[in-house]
Amino acid sequence: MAMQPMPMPPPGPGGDAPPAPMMMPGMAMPMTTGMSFTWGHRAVVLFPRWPGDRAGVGMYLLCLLLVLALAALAEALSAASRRLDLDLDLSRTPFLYWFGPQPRICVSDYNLVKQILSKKYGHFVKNDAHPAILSMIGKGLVLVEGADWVRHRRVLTPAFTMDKLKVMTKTMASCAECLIQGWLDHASNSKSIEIEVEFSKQFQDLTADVICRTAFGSNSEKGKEVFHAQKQLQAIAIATILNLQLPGFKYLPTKRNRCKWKLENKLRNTLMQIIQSRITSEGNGYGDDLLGVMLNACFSTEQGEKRDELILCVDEIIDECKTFFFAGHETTSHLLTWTMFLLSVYPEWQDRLREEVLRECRKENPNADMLSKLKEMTMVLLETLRLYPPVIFMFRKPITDMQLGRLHLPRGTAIVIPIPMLHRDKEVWGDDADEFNPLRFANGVTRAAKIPHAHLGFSIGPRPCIGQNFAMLEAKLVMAMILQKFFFALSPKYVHAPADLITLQPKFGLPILLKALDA
Ligand code: HEM
Repeated sequence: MAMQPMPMPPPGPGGDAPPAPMMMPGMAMPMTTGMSFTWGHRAVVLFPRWPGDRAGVGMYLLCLLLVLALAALAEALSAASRRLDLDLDLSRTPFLYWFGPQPRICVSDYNLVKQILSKKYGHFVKNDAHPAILSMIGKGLVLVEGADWVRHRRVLTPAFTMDKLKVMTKTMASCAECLIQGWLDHASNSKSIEIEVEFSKQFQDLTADVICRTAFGSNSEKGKEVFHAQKQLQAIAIATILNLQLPGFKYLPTKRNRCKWKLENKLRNTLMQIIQSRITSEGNGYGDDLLGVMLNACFSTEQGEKRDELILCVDEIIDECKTFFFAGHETTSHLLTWTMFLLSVYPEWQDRLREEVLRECRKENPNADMLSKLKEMTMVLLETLRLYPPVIFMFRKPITDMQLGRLHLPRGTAIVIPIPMLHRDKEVWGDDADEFNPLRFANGVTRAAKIPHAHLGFSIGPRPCIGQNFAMLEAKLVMAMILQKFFFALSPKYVHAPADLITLQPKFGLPILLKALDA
């Protein structure tokens, strides 16, 4: 038996080849050859000239037997490995992989993850950030450690009390109103009853505007400059994250390094201008938003007050600004994007939420009290965070040699916690772990899975996300305002390609068809 290429069709009359089909981008290449099976003993199997046509039928049969024996062996080995897999439950066993030049241990067992993240085993700290990520988000609260972390967290926490968040709701609503009005105008000028909007980008702009105005009281022009510089630094980080970091290479004036230095300067100068204008602005104190809270912590000590534990120097404030500009909008925008996606795919849930919103908020701009009554909305957002968590990985390393389960980890081993894998663990979340079922959160987030605190979207332990209430409030508000005004569905142009671009994003955006409710 031998596999032979199908003969090519003969050339057309006059020796012309048949016309090539027209190719469009994205079309598969047309097949010009095919495979067919034919019997015959003049064949080559495995090695050149074996069995060969002079060796006779005996060699040919031996060759066939060998092929059959190899196939049986391959089947037996693969069945054995499958059984081994089940017996040892290898799906949760930590494994080592290489991320570019760096070895990493991936840990997806909930028991081990809880040990890593909990205070009791406080021997795990954040892994060293890649220099490109560091220049984008700064060494702020996300990356500082030990006594510095305690000091930063104490200074920043008062900026996120529920009372402050309630006041911010109004600002968030006015940012969302501008965007929604734009879509309404577009819809009323359009001939069709539906308009198409690419939501991923629009949500990034919206959440950037919100963090600018609520946390930094900044005009959106300066804010845009910050985001623009951070976006470009993010692109550099994505392009270089797998590269070997040769010592001294970052000081070479390569094209990319020069571009990075320019962006770093731009980012720092713009943030300095925002800070400077707050310092020189009229009024009592520096305000009570995030920037005001940081500036009070910076300058009150200069006036001789004994608040050593609450000091931030100017460089630390700049780093925190980088952190909060980035963390404060990037993640929330993807939560909104994936929620729009899931509500488009599950219109029955879109209808349920619209009913809830119209019942609790009617057609008014929702306030914080109304938002606190949107139970089903909370369930949908939590389920979205479970299936499409914007923060995909958490990184840690042990500060000393450590035993983790059956694993001995040398000091400094890079550990990766893959949140999406854990969130789809069927033993913990049930057989429907891969499905969209917001009802699993009907009795609250801690009772949604077979073990408490299985939802890692905002992390757990002593270092959870400081902005989680801010993010949930913003997401609820924006979704409520959209549901009050529009029906929506996925555009046929949508391509499902969730991508790890530091955060989890739809690689080709989210085109959505919008139809005004009262059209
Ligand atoms: C849907 C939106 C968000 C998600 C999914 C999210 C997720 C997370 C996660 C998983 C962590 C833990 C990271 C780790 O330990 O390695 C974290 C930490 C953090 N997040 Fe968020 N976040 C969101 C929104 C926000 C917002 C709106 C802000 C700021 C306004 C923010 C600021 C921070 C900060 C500063 C930390 C570090 C906290 C610490 O270590 O003390 N995040 N976030």
